[in-house]
This record gives sequence, C-alpha cells and structure tokens, in this order.
Amino acid sequence: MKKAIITGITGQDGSYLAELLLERGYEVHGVVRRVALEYPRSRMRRILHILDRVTLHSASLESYASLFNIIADLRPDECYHLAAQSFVSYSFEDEFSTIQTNLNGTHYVLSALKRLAPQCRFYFAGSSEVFGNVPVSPQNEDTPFHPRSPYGISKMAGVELTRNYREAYGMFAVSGILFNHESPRRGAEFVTRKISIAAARISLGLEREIRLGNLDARRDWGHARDYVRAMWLMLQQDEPRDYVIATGRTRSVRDFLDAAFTRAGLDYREHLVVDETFYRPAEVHELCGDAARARDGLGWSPTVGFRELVHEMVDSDIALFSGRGGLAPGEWEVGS
Ligand SMILES: C[C@H]1O[C@H](OP(=O)(O)OP(=O)(O)OC[C@H]2O[C@@H](n3cnc4c(=O)[nH]c(N)nc43)[C@H](O)[C@@H]2O)[C@@H](O)[C@@H](O)C1=O
Repeated sequence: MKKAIITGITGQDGSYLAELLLERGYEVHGVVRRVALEYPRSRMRRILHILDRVTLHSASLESYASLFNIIADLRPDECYHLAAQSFVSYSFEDEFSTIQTNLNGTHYVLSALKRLAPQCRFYFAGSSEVFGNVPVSPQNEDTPFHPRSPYGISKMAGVELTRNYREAYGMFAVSGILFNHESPRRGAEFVTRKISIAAARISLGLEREIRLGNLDARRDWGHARDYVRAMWLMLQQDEPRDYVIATGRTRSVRDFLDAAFTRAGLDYREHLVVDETFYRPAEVHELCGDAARARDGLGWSPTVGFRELVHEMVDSDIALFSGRGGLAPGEWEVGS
C-alpha cells in the first residue's frame, strides 16, 4: 500500500485529492495546523466525510522541525504540497507572510524529503499566477514568468526551487502549473464562490446585493476534481516534468456572474454593486493555458465544462443555504 502525505488536506484541492488517493488504495496522511484540530466542524468541513479514513498530523509550514518530524515518522512514497496562503488579494496586504510561508514551507518540505525520503515523489502546487502579465497567450511550460503579486512571486520561486531539487539532487520533484480551478468546496473569498454564494442567498431572500471589483478580468476556469487527477498523474510518470493544467478557454468575471445568477433565476444587473475596494494594486487581466503537454504526456483532459461547473456551484449553494447542505449557518464562512 502506497503512503501519501498531503499538506493542505483541509482545502478544496486537498479534500478532492484525498478522496482520489483513498479510492486508489493509498494510506493517506494529512498535515494540518493546530487551529484546524480546534475548530473541526468549520476547518475540516471538506473532509468530515473521510476523517475516519485519513490520519491527520499537526504541523506548521513555518516550522521546519514540525515538518521534519512528520516526514521522519512516515517516510512517504508521495508528497503533495498544496498548503499555502493562496488568496492573491491578501498577498498585497501581507506580502511578507505570504512569501515566507509559501516559499519557506516548500523549502522545508523539500529539504526534509531530501534528507529522510529522497525516493519520495514530490508535487508542488504551482499556479498560473506565475505568468501574471506575459504578452503571450495561451501560456505553456515554456512561457516566461512575469508574476504580478507577492503570491505569484512566491509560486514562481516555489516552481524554481522544485526544479532545482530535481536537477541538483535527482529527486522526482515536479510542479503543476494549475490555472484557476473551482468547485462547491472553493473558499468563499475567491470570486467564483463569492458569486455562487451571493446568487444562492439573493435567490433565497437572504441578501440583496453583491459587491465585486474588476468584472472584465478573464480566467481559464476548470473543475478542481479534474485538476487533482492531473496532480496524481504527474507523480505516476517515468520522468519528472512540470505540466500546465488548464481548459484552454477563458471567460470574464461578468460571464461567470451572468451564468450563476441566471441559474438562480436572477438578473445580476439588479443586484450588482461595483466596489473599488475589490480592485487589486496590480491586476492580472487575462490568463489562458495551453495544456497540450498534459494531454499528450499524461492523457489528461478536463471533463467538466464552464456551464456545468457554474451550475454545480450555484445548485450546491442553494442547497446549503436552504438548510439542505449538511452544515449549520456560519460553518461555510471560513475560507480555504
Ligand atoms: C490560479 C490562481 O487562481 C486564484 O487566483 P485569482 O485568479 O486571483 O482568483 P480570484 O477568484 O480571487 O480572482 C479572479 C479574478 O476576479 C477578479 N475579481 C473581481 N471582483 C472580485 C472580488 O470581489 N473578489 C475576488 N476574489 N476577485 C474579484 C479579480 O480581480 C481577479 O482578476 C487562486 O486560486 C490562486 O491561489 C491561484 O493560484
């Protein structure tokens, strides 16, 4: 039985990945912050249904020793490093913590694996935010990086660090450069979930308006369940390589808003307030990925289209806020 560690198991991707690994017969271990153990109903809400089948370990990305000890005890076969400060907006407010946690955390995990489990296959959650402001579209693995936020910089450095461990120490260490991927488990601070929650709550009469920033930004949105499958596939290959994971199609924030509100039986124009406080100091206007390498090398392609994704998210939030979602009010509020 293969043993896998997931950092960030309580997040959207971590929860889907844990399900996938359990289905494939892995022994699954998750690394969580102590706070998650103290507030299990909200922090653990995405993995409550599999808590009896995974083993959780308490550690912090800021503490090398805490990560070292877990890796020393487990000596895993595969390590998926997903934990990070992942909200781009927040990275402008606290650039120091974002860069420190995201970069040092990655460095600590890689360094501990090199010492204790050098055969372990390592996946780093890279991000399309590394491309930020590149003039080339679509972006692939050869596109130069031009990040536009402290978050993007931390992810760019993580991709380079992972590459360096691969080249310098011969480790099977790879990065997935994942474009935006969403689901009903997305944190409420990200624009897609903010919209699906608002569509649901307005349609149920619980709220009247939604406040958003730049509606013209365009993203390449896929479904998180498809994207964690790509993570797993990357670690099953003969050769370690980085891969772009994307759908290859972009939509604007306004398109998402329109589709979500229409699904909820609403006209978004009657509820939208454009609020400049949600604009970013440096915006990424459009990102579109070219996942040809993943298609040819991993046999990967997305299975969920844009409309299906939007409908799943809105339907799920309508169920949640009409009391059919299994969570008490307030338990959805904490982000990823
Ligand atoms: C791949 C990448 O994907 C995600 O990063 P993101 O693209 O920044 O995601 P988001 O949903 O926060 O913003 C998308 C767009 O929507 C615009 N926007 C307008 N109005 C609001 C608004 O009110 N809230 C938010 N959050 N965004 C807004 C905002 O200006 C931006 O242009 C993370 O998973 C990240 O970890 C990651 O790696």
